Amino acid sequence: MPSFDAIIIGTGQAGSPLAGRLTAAGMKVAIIERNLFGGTCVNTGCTPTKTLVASAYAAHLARRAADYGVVLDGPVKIDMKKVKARADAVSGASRDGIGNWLGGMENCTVFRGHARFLDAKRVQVGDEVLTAGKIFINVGGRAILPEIPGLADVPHLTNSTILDLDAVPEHLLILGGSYIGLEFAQIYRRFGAKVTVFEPGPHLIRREDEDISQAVSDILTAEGIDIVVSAVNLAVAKAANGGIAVSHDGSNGLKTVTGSHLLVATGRRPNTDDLDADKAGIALDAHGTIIVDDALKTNVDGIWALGDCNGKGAFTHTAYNDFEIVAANLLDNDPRRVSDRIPVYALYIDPPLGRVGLTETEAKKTGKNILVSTRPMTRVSRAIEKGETQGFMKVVADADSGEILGAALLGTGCDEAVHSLIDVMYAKRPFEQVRRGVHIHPTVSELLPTLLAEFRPA
Ligand SMILES: Cc1cc2nc3c(=O)[nH]c(=O)nc-3n(C[C@H](O)[C@H](O)[C@H](O)COP(=O)(O)OP(=O)(O)OC[C@H]3O[C@@H](n4cnc5c(N)ncnc54)[C@H](O)[C@@H]3O)c2cc1C
Ligand SMILES: NC(=O)c1ccc[n+]([C@@H]2O[C@H](COP(=O)([O-])OP(=O)(O)OC[C@H]3O[C@@H](n4cnc5c(N)ncnc54)[C@H](O)[C@@H]3O)[C@@H](O)[C@H]2O)c1
Repeated sequence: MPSFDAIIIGTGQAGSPLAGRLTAAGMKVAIIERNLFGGTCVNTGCTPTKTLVASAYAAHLARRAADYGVVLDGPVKIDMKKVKARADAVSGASRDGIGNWLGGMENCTVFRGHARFLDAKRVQVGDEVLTAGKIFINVGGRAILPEIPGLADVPHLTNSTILDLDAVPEHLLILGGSYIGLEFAQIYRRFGAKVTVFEPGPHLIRREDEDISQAVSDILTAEGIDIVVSAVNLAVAKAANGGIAVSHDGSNGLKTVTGSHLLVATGRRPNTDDLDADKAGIALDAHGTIIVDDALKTNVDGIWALGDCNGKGAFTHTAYNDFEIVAANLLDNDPRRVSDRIPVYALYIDPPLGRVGLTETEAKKTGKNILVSTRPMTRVSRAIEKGETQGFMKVVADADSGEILGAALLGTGCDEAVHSLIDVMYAKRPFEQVRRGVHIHPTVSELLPTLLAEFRPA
C-alpha cells in the first residue's frame, strides 16, 4: 500500500498550491483528480465565463461604435465557434499549466481517478489504496438541479454544459437570478440571444441591497433581457414547437414563456455525496458541507477541508485563502484563521459590481450608528469619458469608530476600484485614511475619497 505524508483529494484552487507548499517543505504528497486539472474555476467557472464576458463586451462595444465616432459597416455578427475556441484555449492553457506543474513536481505523485475514504488514514483511488497521516479534501462542488416539475424530462444546461454550445441559442431561459444566471444572461444577450431570467426571490442577487439589485436589473433590462422576479411554482415542460416552456405564477396569474434552451443556475452543492466521508467519521451538515473549524480542520484529527466543500466561501479567492491558512498553520507557525477574512467578491456583469463587507441592510442590523454615502457613475469623470455611466457606488461606515463596514461599487472598473477600500479595511484604518489620500486622475478610484467625504447618517 503506497504511503505518503499527505494525500490531497482534488486539484482545485486550494489543492494544487498546497501540493506545491507541502512538497517544497519536504513532504511526500499524493494528489488525486478524477476529472480536469484545475477544477471548477479553470474549466467551468471563472476562466471560461470571464473569457466569454470579454467576447460579449467586445460585441457590445462594437454595436455602440458609432457613439464613439467609430464607423463599422454592417451589423455585428458573432462567430460562436471562434468565441468558444477562445474560451477553450484560455481554459486549456491554464489546465495544462497546472497538470504539467503537478506532473513535474518533485515528491508529488498524481493519481487520476475518483477518491473515496476507506477510513481516516486510507483513501482508495481505482485499484490503489493510499495511506497518509494528513489528508486534505478539496473536492469543490457542482450545480444543484432543483426539484422543479418537469426538469428531468427536458434538455437543460448547467454552467458546465452551456460551455459546449458553439451556436447562439435563439431564446435562453435561465432559472436563477444570481451570479451564474446573470453573468450568462448578459453574455448571451450580447451574443444576440433572447434571454429570460426567472428568480423566485423578490429581487435579483438577493444578498444585496434592493437599490443595488434594482440598478443591476435596470442595466440588464436596458439591454433587452426579460427578468421575472417573485417567480413561484416554477415548472418546465416540452413545448409544442419543440422548445422548452417555463411556467410560473406571477402577480398576473400563471404565465408560460417558451424558449429554445434552458440554463439551470440555482446554486451549487458540495461534491461530498460520493466521497464515503462517513467511513472516516468526517462530520457533514445537512447540505453535505464538510464541517470545519476556524483553521479548516474537520472533526477528525489529521483531516482538513478546503474550498467550496467547507461552506466557508464559494469563490476562487476564498479557496486559495484556505490553502494559505492551512499552509501557514502547518508550515509557518502562523495561526491564520478563516475569521481573519473579510467577505469580498464581484459580480461580472458589465459594468461589474465590486463588493466588500456588509450591505447597508446588514450594517443597519448591527445597531451601530451607520453612515452611508452614494454617488452615481454619471458623476465620475472616467465613466463619462468612457461613455459607461451606468450604476452607482455606495459605502457604509460606523460613525463612532470611523471603520468602513462595507461597500457596493457598481460601475465601470469597480471590480478593481473596490480594492482600495478592501485594503484599508484589512489595515483596520478609519475611512479618514482614504479620504485624505490623493488618487490618480482620471480613475474611478479617484472619487472614493470624495465619496467618503460625503457620508450622511443612514
Ligand atoms: C460559472 C461559474 C463562474 C464562477 N466565477 C467566479 C469568479 O468570477 N470569481 C470567483 O472567485 N469565483 C467564481 N466561481 C466560483 C469558483 O469557481 C469556485 O469557488 C472555485 O473554483 C472553488 O474551488 P475549489 O478549490 O473549492 O474546488 P474546485 O475548483 O471545484 O475543484 C475540485 C476538484 O476536485 C475534483 N474532485 C471532486 N471529487 C473528487 C473525488 N472524489 N476524487 C478526486 N477528485 C475529485 C474535481 O474534479 C475538481 O477538479 C465561479 C463558479 C462558477 C460555477
Ligand atoms: N462572479 C463570481 O464570483 C461568481 C460567478 C458565478 C458563480 N459564482 C459562485 O457560484 C456559486 C453558485 O452561483 P449560483 O448563481 O448558481 O447560485 P446562488 O446560490 O448565488 O444563487 C442561486 C439563485 O437561484 C435561485 N433559485 C433557487 N432555487 C430556484 C429554483 N428552483 N428556480 C429558480 N431559481 C432558483 C435563488 O433564489 C438564487 O437567486 C455562487 O455562490 C458563487 O460563489 C461566483
